[in-house]
Amino acid sequence: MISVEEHRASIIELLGTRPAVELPLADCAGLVLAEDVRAGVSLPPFDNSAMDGYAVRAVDVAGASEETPVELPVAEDIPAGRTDVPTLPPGTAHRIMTGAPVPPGADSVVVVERTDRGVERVRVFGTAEPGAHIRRTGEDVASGSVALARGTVLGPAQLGLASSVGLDRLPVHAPPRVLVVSTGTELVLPPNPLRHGQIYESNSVMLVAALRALGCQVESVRSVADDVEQFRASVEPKLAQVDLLVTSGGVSAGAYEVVKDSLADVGVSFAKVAMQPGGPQGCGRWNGVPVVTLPGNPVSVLVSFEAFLRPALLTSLGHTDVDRQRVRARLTETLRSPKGKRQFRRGYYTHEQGEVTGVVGPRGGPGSHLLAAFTQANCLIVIDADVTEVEQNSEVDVLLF
Ligand SMILES: Nc1nc2c(c(=O)[nH]1)N[C@H]1C(S)=C(S)[C@@H](COP(=O)(O)OP(=O)(O)OC[C@H]3O[C@@H](n4cnc5c(N)ncnc54)[C@H](O)[C@@H]3O)O[C@H]1N2
Ligand code: MOO
Repeated sequence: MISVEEHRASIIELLGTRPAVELPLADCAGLVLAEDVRAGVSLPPFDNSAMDGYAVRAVDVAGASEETPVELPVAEDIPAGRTDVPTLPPGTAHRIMTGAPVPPGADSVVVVERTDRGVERVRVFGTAEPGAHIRRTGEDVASGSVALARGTVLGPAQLGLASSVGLDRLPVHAPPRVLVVSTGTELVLPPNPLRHGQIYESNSVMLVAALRALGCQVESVRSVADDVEQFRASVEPKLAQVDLLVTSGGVSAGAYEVVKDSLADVGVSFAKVAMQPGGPQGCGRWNGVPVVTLPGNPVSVLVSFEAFLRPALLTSLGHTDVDRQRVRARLTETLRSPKGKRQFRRGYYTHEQGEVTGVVGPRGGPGSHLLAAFTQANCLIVIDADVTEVEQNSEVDVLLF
């Protein structure tokens, strides 16, 4: 029996770090920057107006007020997007819009609300501080500086900044192509009718969703019979096109363990991990491609994903924060756990405002077939291997989804 930490370390090592690849910005959301990127332009790229109004010299409106307005001829109109450079002659104003370039000679902008909005001539009802309402070149980002550092997780703000400094692609850790294979002669795909002894397939649906949420490109083979020849024939030809194979089922102790029987002699090792659910696990390489074999019970699949695949995939994608948030919470009822195994129970966590710790109650029993209870959970309750009972009202560790 190996520990959860040992198996997790093996999967992290197996998946390694994904190589860098340049992707269009639209495909980078949620991914991690693989290299520093520098700004090709300053932000703002030119001195521009922060307000709609009139570009002036502060000295030309000195002493202006409601009672003693200053009247200036309007020499030019500068909407946003004007690209020529009309200088402001002394004693004049240029009408200017937000985002338009401040003309050489002007040192401030008077907002339109402090004027009579004149087109030929304008009356100004207040003074202007030099620099007022001017956004300076480079005050956000200096040209040539590192705009986004390696390791940055690319969300909307980061992608917006990349485009603002003139980039249309970014170097990111390439999302892996993953093949998900569900094994089991009993599996039927909805909406086909079920016969007695058959069940509807669900593991691949869960794995595809969980993998896609991390940015992986996923394909699935949803139902392979418990037959070594069929398994090899339907999976091996696809290996050349993927970076990772994830299987479910066929790894425990029975007579028809198709994944174990197919892969044990090609470089995949199988072990029992000291956890419940998710005990029977395997990992290794098949034709050089990393393989992670998960047990077949649906709850075991999701708990194994949380314990092993999620942290390993996030690490491979360049994330440093790969763990779910862990908090302490008070248990609503006594829970029992098998000796020598870390138990992960599905739970519902709440935290009242003003309370020091939150409260957590189990959803469903420990059985790894109880998928409906999982749909009501927002966390996993963790009971360590050396603990066999946690009493009502005592504190436990909780991993928040
Ligand atoms: N004698 C022993 N029996 C079992 C052991 C053991 O240590 N000794 N371990 C048990 C544990 S723990 C688990 S978990 C399961 C894991 O078995 P397998 O990985 O071989 O999985 P299967 O037998 O193929 O399936 C288990 C269970 O899950 C259902 N299943 C499988 N695939 C799917 C799918 N794609 N969608 C929905 N449901 C699926 C399958 O019908 C079985 O009911 O072994 C225990 N036995
Ligand atoms: O992996 Mo099994 O869930 O422990 O029933």
